[in-house]
Amino acid sequence: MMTLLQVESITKRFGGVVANSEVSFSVDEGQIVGLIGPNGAGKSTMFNMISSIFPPTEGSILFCGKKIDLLPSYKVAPLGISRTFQNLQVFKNMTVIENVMVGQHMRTKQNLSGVTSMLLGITRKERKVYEEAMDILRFFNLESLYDQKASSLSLGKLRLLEFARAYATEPKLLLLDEIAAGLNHSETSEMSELIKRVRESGVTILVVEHDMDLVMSICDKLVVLDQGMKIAEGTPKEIQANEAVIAAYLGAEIEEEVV
Ligand SMILES: Nc1ncnc2c1ncn2[C@@H]1O[C@H](COP(=O)(O)OP(=O)(O)OP(=O)(O)O)[C@@H](O)[C@H]1O
Repeated sequence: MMTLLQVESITKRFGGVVANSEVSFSVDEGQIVGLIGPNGAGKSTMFNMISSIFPPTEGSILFCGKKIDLLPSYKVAPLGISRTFQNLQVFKNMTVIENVMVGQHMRTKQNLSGVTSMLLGITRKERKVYEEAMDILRFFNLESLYDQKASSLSLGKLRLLEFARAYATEPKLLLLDEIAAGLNHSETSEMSELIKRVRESGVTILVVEHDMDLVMSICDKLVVLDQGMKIAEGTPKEIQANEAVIAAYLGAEIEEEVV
């Protein structure tokens, strides 16, 4: 299987704080990989480096064999990496379908005044973009909300829209940052089904997630960080039985669930 993402001995320092220390792991094409660990373990920092928000202090990140860690993010996105944000980056004053069109625009370079005129159905090309956006909304079960302002959506629907917007860029690799945070049980199961369907559509997925039921049920492989270091890597089954992971993270998570 082809390696899509290769993280090689990445260290990130913020002044005296070592957020990541010599972390290495890889993601193969078609996999769902989970990056887990306690608060402050360095998960978001790793995501930010993979999406080129800032560069690592040391080490390399390769995507499809190409070194990307020193590229600006506007050059990384067109290579096929897209992400969602924990604090949601949807445009609240746009409608649901317009948000998806913004995602498509990143790929098609259809200009944004085009997005507005396309709503009026002006050209065939624009009509096609609109229909594709509707297909994406259907895929994410958001089609009935297509003309609603994003500001009127519940948190659960906003998380779906954030996911749909990132998917609309047609990435090879999709980074999902705590996509299930704040969701109830049924919304979390819907999210987990969607993540699997997105993988089936040919997208490789890397998730940062605290919901262990979700992570254990969807991931092929887990990479565990603690205090900036990788302390384990393996299948969900291997990780659940790993003493170091239980001591650093899973033990505390289980206690939290019991309380
Ligand atoms: N911009 C920054 N400047 C200084 N320190 C930072 C910065 N970003 C992160 N850190 C520090 O790096 C460490 C790792 O943080 P990071 O946010 O990557 O952890 P995390 O695993 O994502 O945590 P959480 O689960 O709480 O989101 C922490 O000690 C954090 O305080």
